Amino acid sequence: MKTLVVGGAGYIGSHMTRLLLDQGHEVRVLDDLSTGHRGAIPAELLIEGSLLDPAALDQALETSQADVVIHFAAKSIIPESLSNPQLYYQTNLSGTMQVLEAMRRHRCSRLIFSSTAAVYGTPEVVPIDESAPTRPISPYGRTKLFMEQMIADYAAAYGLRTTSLRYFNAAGAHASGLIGEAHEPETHLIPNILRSMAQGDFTLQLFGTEHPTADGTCVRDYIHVQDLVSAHLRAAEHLANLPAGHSDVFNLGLGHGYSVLEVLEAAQAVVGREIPRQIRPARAGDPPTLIANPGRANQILGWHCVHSDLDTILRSAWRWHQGPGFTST
Ligand SMILES: NC(=O)c1ccc[n+]([C@@H]2O[C@H](COP(=O)([O-])OP(=O)(O)OC[C@H]3O[C@@H](n4cnc5c(N)ncnc54)[C@H](O)[C@@H]3O)[C@@H](O)[C@H]2O)c1
Ligand SMILES: O=c1ccn([C@@H]2O[C@H](COP(=O)(O)OP(=O)(O)O[C@H]3O[C@H](CO)[C@H](O)[C@H](O)[C@H]3O)[C@@H](O)[C@H]2O)c(=O)[nH]1
Repeated sequence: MKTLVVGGAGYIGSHMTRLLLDQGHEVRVLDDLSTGHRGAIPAELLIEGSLLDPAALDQALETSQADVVIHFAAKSIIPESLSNPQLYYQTNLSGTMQVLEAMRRHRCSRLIFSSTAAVYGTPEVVPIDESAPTRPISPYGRTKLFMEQMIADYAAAYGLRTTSLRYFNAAGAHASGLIGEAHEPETHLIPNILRSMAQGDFTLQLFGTEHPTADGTCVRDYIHVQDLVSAHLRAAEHLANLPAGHSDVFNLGLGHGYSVLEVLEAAQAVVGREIPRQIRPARAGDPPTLIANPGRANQILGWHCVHSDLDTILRSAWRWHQGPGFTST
């Protein structure tokens, strides 16, 4: 395949880029490096620019001659979406519309899109399947739901073929130890725990111990980033055989959840030390429990998690956090 990875210098996008290269596909990356890293991908693949700039998108589609666009670029910090929704509606909604318009101009018809479990809001039933009500409780989740709907409308009207993948909690790092999660600020649980262990002077803030869960802390479905990106490859191949106008949605998760305290205990076992922690009030916009039913992706895409046991996730992330990180930003 000839592919364009939009947001390919970010955490998940850089693992996607690596997998595509390893499987012999052609890859170009469009990224403005706002939260991504130059050192996360081979330098010659990068087209530095914003998805808000039609000229940058034209250049990226022209250079790549892509038959598939994989779209990761977005703002994705839930608390920031509450304090600065403008940034989210602009980057996520306007940006996605620019991607769709550029695909129309260049007659590129296949799109794989990064959606999120945040579209479900606070679910009534877990595990969550794709037919569950979508009632997002943050501007971030609302932008992702609108993006899904915009993409499906474009597919139906303009003959695109599209797949929205609703990720649960991406975690872990590449087995090579060369790429991993490096956000600044870092808001995610597993990198924050491991950073506290690697740097020694960092206390983990534990948000909420009175949620309606078995131990009072939030339960999440952690999926290894390498399992996550392998589902994109399956989805891109699957779309090739579907008719113009087709759009679909799949949950990507393991189908099993761990509480924050269970993750802390497992991390202590991996690292062999106690984790400094401070109990804080619950974070706004945090649903108590999010667990995927990944059955649809298992059946239709023939995709299954192979790296997503918690120990493998934590060991791969720990290896990454002990290394030098990216040498350039
Ligand atoms: N990390 C998770 O657990 C998780 C869960 C659900 C969904 N997602 C979604 O997956 C996608 C990737 O997440 P991530 O954790 O890798 O995030 P990330 O911030 O590491 O990656 C996003 C990439 O997009 C780039 N980007 C942002 N704005 C851009 C713009 N205007 N023009 C060009 N490039 C731009 C950034 O520089 C970065 O390289 C996002 O869409 C996110 O909403 C992530
Ligand atoms: O330093 C921290 C970080 C997180 N947590 C807690 O750990 C759990 C997991 O939090 P993360 O920030 O790691 O993940 P989220 O479930 O909040 O967010 C993830 O899933 C969302 C979908 O619900 C979005 O898609 C988002 O982009 C993605 O990162 C939450 O209960 C959170 O309160 C802490 O206690 N301390």
